[in-house]
Amino acid sequence: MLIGLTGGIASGKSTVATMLRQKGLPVVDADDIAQNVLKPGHPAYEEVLRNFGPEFAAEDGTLDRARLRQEIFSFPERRYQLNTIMHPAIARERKQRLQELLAQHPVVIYDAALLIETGTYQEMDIVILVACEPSEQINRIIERDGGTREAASAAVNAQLSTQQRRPFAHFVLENNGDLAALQEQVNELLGKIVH
Ligand SMILES: CC(C)(COP(=O)(O)OP(=O)(O)OC[C@H]1O[C@@H](n2cnc3c(N)ncnc32)[C@H](O)[C@@H]1O)[C@@H](O)C(=O)NCCC(=O)NCCS
Ligand SMILES: Nc1ncnc2c1ncn2[C@@H]1O[C@H](COP(=O)(O)OP(=O)(O)OP(=O)(O)O)[C@@H](O)[C@H]1O
Repeated sequence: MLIGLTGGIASGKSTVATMLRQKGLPVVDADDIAQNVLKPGHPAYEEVLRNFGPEFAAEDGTLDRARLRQEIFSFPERRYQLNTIMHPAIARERKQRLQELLAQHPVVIYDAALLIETGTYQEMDIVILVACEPSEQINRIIERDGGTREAASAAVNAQLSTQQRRPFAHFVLENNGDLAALQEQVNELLGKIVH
C-alpha cells in the first residue's frame, strides 16, 4: 500500500513523517529527492543554471537554494519554469525509490507538498492531508526558516490552499494545536489503516 502524505508548506508533514518513521514505516520525502536532483553534475542542476543564470550558483558550485526559493515565490513564471525542469526529474527518482521500498515493505509513505498539484496523488492508494490554518503556516515558516512575513505569505500563496486539498484526502490530520494532539491523531489513523 502506497500512502501519500501532503499539506501546505510548514503544515507539519515532516513532523508527521517522523512520527510514522518512529512506528517503523518507511517514508520517501519529495524535498529530499529534489535536493538530490539539484546536486552539481545532475542534468536538472545544469538545466536550472542554464535557465536561471550562473548567479544562482554559490561560490562552491552548489545551487544557491535561498536565492532560488526567493525567486520562485516572487515570480510565478519562474516557478513554472523550475517546475518544468524539476518535476519530471523528481518523478523518475520517486518511481525508482518507491518501487524498491514497496518490494520490501507492505506500507510505504510518500511525503510531498505538491502531491495534488503535480497529479501524483493519482498513484497513491490513500492520501493523508495535514491541514493547518494559513496564519499558523506563516508563523511556523518564520520561526523555522526566518525571513519576512511577506516572503512566508508568498510561499503559502504559491500552493493550493488546505480547503482546495481537502476533497483529495481520505484522512485529514488537523494540525493547529500542539504536538501531543498531532501524535494522538497519527496513532488513531494508524489503527485504522495498518493492521
Ligand atoms: C526552491 C528550492 C531550491 C528551495 O529550497 P529550500 O531548501 O529553501 O526549501 P525546501 O526544499 O525545504 O522546500 C520547502 C518547501 O517549499 C515548498 N516548495 C518548494 N518548491 C515549490 C514549488 N515549485 N512550488 C510551490 N511550493 C514549493 C514546498 O512546500 C517545500 O516543502 C527547493 O524547494 C526546490 O528545489 N524546489 C523545486 C522542487 C519542488 O517542486 N519541490 C517540491 C516537491 S513536492
Ligand atoms: N503541532 C505543532 N506544534 C508546534 N510546532 C509544530 C507543530 N507541527 C509542526 N511544527 C513545527 O512547524 C514547522 C513546520 O513543520 P514541518 O517541517 O513538519 O512542516 P512541513 O509540512 O514538512 O514543511 P515543508 O513543506 O516546508 O517541508 C517545524 O519547525 C515543526 O517543528
